[in-house]
Amino acid sequence: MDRGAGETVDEMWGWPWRWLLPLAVTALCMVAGFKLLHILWWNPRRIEKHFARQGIRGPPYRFFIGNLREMVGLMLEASSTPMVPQSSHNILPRVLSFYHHWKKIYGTFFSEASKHICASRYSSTFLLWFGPTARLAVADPDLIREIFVSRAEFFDRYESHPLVRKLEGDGLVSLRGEKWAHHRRVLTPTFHMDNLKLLIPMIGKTVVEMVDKWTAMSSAAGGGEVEIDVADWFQGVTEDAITRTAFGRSYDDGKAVFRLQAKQMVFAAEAFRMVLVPGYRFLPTKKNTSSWKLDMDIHRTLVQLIGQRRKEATIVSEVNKTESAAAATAVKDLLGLMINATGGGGRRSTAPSTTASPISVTDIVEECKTFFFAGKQTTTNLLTWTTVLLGMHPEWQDRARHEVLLLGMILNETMRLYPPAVATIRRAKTDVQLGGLNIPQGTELLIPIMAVHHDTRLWGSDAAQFNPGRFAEGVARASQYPTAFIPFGLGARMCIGQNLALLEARLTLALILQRFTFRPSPAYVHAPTVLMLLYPQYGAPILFRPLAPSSSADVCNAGHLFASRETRSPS
Ligand code: HEM
Repeated sequence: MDRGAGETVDEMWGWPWRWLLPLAVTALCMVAGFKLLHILWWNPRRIEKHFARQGIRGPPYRFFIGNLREMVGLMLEASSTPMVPQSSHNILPRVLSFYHHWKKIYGTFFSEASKHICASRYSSTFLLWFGPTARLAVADPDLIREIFVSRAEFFDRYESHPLVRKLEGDGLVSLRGEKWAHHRRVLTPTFHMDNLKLLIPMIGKTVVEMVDKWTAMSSAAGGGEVEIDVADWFQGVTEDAITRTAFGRSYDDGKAVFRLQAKQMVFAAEAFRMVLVPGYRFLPTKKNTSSWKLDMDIHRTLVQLIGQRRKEATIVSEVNKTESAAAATAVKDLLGLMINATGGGGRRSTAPSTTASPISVTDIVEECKTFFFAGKQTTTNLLTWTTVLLGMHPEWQDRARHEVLLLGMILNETMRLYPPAVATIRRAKTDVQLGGLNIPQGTELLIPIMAVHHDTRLWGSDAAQFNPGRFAEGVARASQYPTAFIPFGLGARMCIGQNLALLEARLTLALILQRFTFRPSPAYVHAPTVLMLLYPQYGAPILFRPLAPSSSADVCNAGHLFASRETRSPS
């Protein structure tokens, strides 16, 4: 049949389409509308009632946005004024203001034994709404143990927004299931203390260069106190350490990769500001195209590097030219282990046999992003807060200078009061029981690490005081609740990099303590705030006064610094 331009719909498709088509479209719209209403209204109301029946309360759900507006309002209000008094460590109301505020109003605990809501126990379980998603705040150590250890199989890691994933990489932090287990097994040997100790001379050298520069700055200023914003300087040390851990002897090439990644993170952070514009990240804007180009550059550089390492693996002896090259070769770096797990290391794979698919180049790229992201800022923050706290508490600074092993306690107390990761999130994979509560599938569990660390019921009435002495008998005895101290998380997904972080922190602080006394600058404003991690809102300017000059080379060999009983296996 010849279908001319003047043909009507009736002639083309037959008369029923005249009303069937609009009807189908209307039906589809209605289904989509109902689905949307279900997600945005009925389901949240249902879940709210479900928890209310079990005695769990919280701020009421608001259509679409949940409690986001109140949360942002509370956070902005809290961060508008610095800590009062400036010496206070009672930072929870400022840093997690929404949690602190709602916990006071809604905190309850459901006792299975009495089938009653108790205002006793830890009074910290309540429900809040992240948009239409239910989040149960849980800070009770028994429940935390269930979530991370005894019933961990029912809870998944929270899946970050794609833009956050672009920042943190699709590596170990966000992987799940068999692929996560495979990567974790492959990468763990890098973080064993015996392996990390091989990095001490190299990390030590970077720290010595840093403190030498501070000394030179002080000399140039007449030999007195010099003001240093430590956070910026510590980034150099932690970036260096993670580059050596990730790339070992391919340090220079690794630095180039991480430099590209640092640029990429700036783009990703900028893109995050446009998070509310749907599909923005797919638009070919100038920034997006630059970011895509960077992705390709990173990929290409890594492919070249992998090819080079595969070649080198067959001529290992060539690298053993100097002592430090020999040490660098001996280091089990992340790149080497991953290349080995691709089966292309030029020798037989030493990776444990597994049903998981081999690690691909894209996997390696993603892991590099993850380790750069997870390893740099966290440790920088730990170093920054420890320096601030030692500056605020000169008595502990003196003690640590004379007894360097006290640094273990000091770092623990710093991470208790100022945990770099203030909270973490899990998601119920199925309907599940938790401490007598019925948790529906999809509920997110917010574990406010900082709130657990500041809880007077777990730490005593001096919970907000800086008292490293509470860790004198080790982590296990610092609180009567073993899960009350969780700066590195808990269970199988506990931080893989904790040994490296502690090694870097001890080495850096030991060298600083040998060379300087320090105190917060009058320009320092005590205002901890959270932006993914815990930051000093107005920087951390510290005044350093040089002590008598000393050679620091011996500290680089100070293996005793790391022989602490608190060192844990990352496996
Ligand atoms: C003071 C420094 C650090 C702190 C406070 C810290 C904190 C944490 C926490 C709390 C988790 C668990 C998150 C969760 O369970 O949801 C974690 C996981 C992780 N951390 Fe760290 N971290 C630090 C340093 C590092 C370093 C130096 C690296 C890398 C070299 C690193 C790499 C990772 C990775 C890859 C994971 C995910 C592990 C997995 O899921 O298997 N972290 N970290």
